[in-house]
Amino acid sequence: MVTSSAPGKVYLFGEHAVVYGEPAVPCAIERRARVTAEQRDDDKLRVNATDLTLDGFTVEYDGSVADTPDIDVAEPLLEEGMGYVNQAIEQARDAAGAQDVGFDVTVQSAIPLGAGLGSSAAVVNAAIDAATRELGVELDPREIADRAYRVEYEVQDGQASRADTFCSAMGGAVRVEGDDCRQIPDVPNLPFVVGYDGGSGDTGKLVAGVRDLREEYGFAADTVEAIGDIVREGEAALEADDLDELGELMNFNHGLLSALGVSSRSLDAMVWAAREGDALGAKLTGAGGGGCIVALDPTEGTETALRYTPGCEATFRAELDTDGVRVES
Ligand SMILES: Nc1ncnc2c1ncn2[C@@H]1O[C@H](COP(=O)(O)OP(=O)(O)O)[C@@H](O)[C@H]1O
Ligand SMILES: C[C@@](O)(CCOP(=O)(O)O)CC(=O)O
Repeated sequence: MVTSSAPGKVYLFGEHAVVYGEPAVPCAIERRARVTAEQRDDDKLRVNATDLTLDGFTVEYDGSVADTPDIDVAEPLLEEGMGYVNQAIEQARDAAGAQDVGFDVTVQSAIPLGAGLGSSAAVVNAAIDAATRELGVELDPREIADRAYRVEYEVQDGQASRADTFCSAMGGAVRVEGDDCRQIPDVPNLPFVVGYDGGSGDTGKLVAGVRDLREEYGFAADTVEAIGDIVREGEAALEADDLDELGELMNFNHGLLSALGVSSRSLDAMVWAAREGDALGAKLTGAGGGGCIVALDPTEGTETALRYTPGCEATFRAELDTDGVRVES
């Protein structure tokens, strides 16, 4: 039996635009998904994912994919929910050259689902690592990231960048531009504060919405390119340890994401509360539509402001996690 974990992330800059080849800078945070894999003596897969919620259902999925699972949820919803774990196990089987092995898999995660903190990438990375180690194979984190990307690509119908999976596999702050993925060395202490509205967004739909806008309007395509410019400026600010400028650029990035239609009333409310709480800057993180914002604030101001914001369900400080995917036991 092996347990591995991998971190979630916030986007300092560049979500959505990264899907179209612009650079992005996601940062791993100290909130992890833990996956335990134990080889079975048959070829079945049993997944216990008690945190999994699907459109309002709380699902304890504890059945073989080959049989009818022991829950009252429509098959497509279940497929959608379990797709990441099933495909991660497929990748582990492929990496170990062991197509017929079965597993008991348990998923536990401190990362809210579908909220822009990269829960799926963390679950997939940890699952690939745990299942391959259980089979006696130790993969390089870059290979885990690559296999996890293939899973995201598949499950999200070809609409995925390498940003989430690479960041979660490697840890720290990273830069992703197309297939070019790098760790950013010597990042300053980034005082991240997260606000969570308790909801989630549909990544596939939101990405498709931006794609449609980009195809319809030249100025939407320009907006995506402008996000790329913000990221490039942001990288220079990061190198210069200039937190004030990072904050200003985060504000700008949020405005452009909002223009692309991926913000929401509650995300905007939290962004404004953070700014009024004296954050250096604030923006939505991830796909948007609902879920989380990230602010930069070394003081208590943002957390206090968010605690009094209707629509903000939780707020917490998020430390940069320099560890990526790792074995726990
Ligand atoms: N704790 C978990 N257990 C099982 N599956 C999970 C868990 N957390 C996330 N997932 C999978 O990841 C999906 C959410 O990923 P995604 O839509 O990419 O959002 P995000 O990456 O922003 O959290 C869930 O619908 C589920 O399939
Ligand atoms: C919108 C996007 O740029 C980020 C999605 O992040 P998340 O799954 O919401 O954490 C999509 C992608 O990069 O694959």
